[in-house]
Amino acid sequence: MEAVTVVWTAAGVGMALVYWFVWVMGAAEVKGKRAVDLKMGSITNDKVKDKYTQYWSFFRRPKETATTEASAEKVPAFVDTFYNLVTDIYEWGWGQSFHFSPSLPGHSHREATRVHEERVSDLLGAKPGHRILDVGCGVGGPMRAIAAHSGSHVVGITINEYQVNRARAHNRKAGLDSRCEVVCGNFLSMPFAVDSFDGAYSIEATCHAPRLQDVYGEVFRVLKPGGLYVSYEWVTTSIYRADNPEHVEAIHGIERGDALPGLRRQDEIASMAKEVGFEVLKELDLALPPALPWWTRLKMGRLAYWRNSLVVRVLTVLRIAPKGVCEVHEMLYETAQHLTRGGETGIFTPMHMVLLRKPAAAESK
Ligand SMILES: C=C(CC[C@@H](C)[C@H]1CC[C@H]2C3=CC[C@H]4[C@H](C)[C@@H](O)CC[C@]4(C)[C@H]3CC[C@]12C)C(C)C
Ligand SMILES: C[S@@+](CC[C@H](N)C(=O)[O-])C[C@H]1O[C@@H](n2cnc3c(N)ncnc32)[C@H](O)[C@@H]1O
Repeated sequence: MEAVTVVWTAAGVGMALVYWFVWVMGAAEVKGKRAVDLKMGSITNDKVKDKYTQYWSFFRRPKETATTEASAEKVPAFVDTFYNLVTDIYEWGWGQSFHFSPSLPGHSHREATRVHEERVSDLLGAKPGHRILDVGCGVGGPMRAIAAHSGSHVVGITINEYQVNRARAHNRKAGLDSRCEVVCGNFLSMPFAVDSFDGAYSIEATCHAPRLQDVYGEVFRVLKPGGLYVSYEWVTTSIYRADNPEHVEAIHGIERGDALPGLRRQDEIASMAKEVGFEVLKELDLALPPALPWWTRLKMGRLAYWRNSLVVRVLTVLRIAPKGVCEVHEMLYETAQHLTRGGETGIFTPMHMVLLRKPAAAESK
């Protein structure tokens, strides 16, 4: 074979491989976005590395972040940076719902996700005519599932403007924009009137609040008297031992890689809810048997992670994805190991469910 032919053949094979990795394999989740569209939220390409470094130095010691008042105040801004960095990677590799669900044998991840979301809707008794609040709504996967399942009107709030735009675009595409609204704001001080919602929920979002009472207090304020609130909380369980270095390493890893100002203990949640005035109707760790492990979805993807790292690297070299994406992706990969360890050892659950009620006789503040 002539040298020219060899060069052209090699180039052709190379191009085909890039095409296969980026376009065919690049969309890890059927409904996720494509690898070629990976952006870092509203951060401009030249600022991605700096923002990532700032994020990392802030969340390196999560417990300190929660305990000093001055740094606790900065948490929402760093959480916003975090979601600029990870939102597209989450959508690409996980889908439009940014949470875990117990596995369901014989069912896809998407179905397990939907069941976990519809459970919220059923616990709230959401129905047509109800105005329901989604506290920390992400790009709106749960909001659309709950609006479709219950016929209710859902208003979501997220601190991240990039997510607001993504969520609104998804709502339009799903034909649910007349019943799904998205607002950019801080759930520690919400731009909603007193007694203005029939129900509220938060799925794996309030763990970003330095003090749970602050976000629960806000939900209490905007709920109508008698209104219900369901929350899926990230917590350490009674198996966690602060004197076990392996436990501490896993929990710190989860906190660092998920923008958390210190995980709370499972047994603290109900009393914090009562502190702001809620009645606690139910409390249950949805990860406990007979539920099947939520972390298998993370574990089973090792090959996918390897492929994704390669895709991200190729895209960065080709300057299709901004510099810094590889570091963020690597951080998420490590976080996945810590989450898996947390699940396997039983020291952590991302689905401690509480069902709360604002008393019917509660006074509006
Ligand atoms: C509730 C929160 C987020 C929970 C999960 C949705 C995300 C936690 C860790 C994320 C991921 C880890 C590994 C990524 C992988 C390396 C990449 O190739 C594809 C995306 C991941 C699977 C990514 C997806 C979302 C998570 C599972 C927190 C922030 C409170
Ligand atoms: C892990 S995501 C979960 C999103 C959504 N509940 C879901 O399950 O798909 C956490 C969400 O909480 C939001 N959030 C975190 N801190 C916030 C704050 N102080 N105010 C408003 N939203 C916040 C993030 O922007 C993000 O949308």
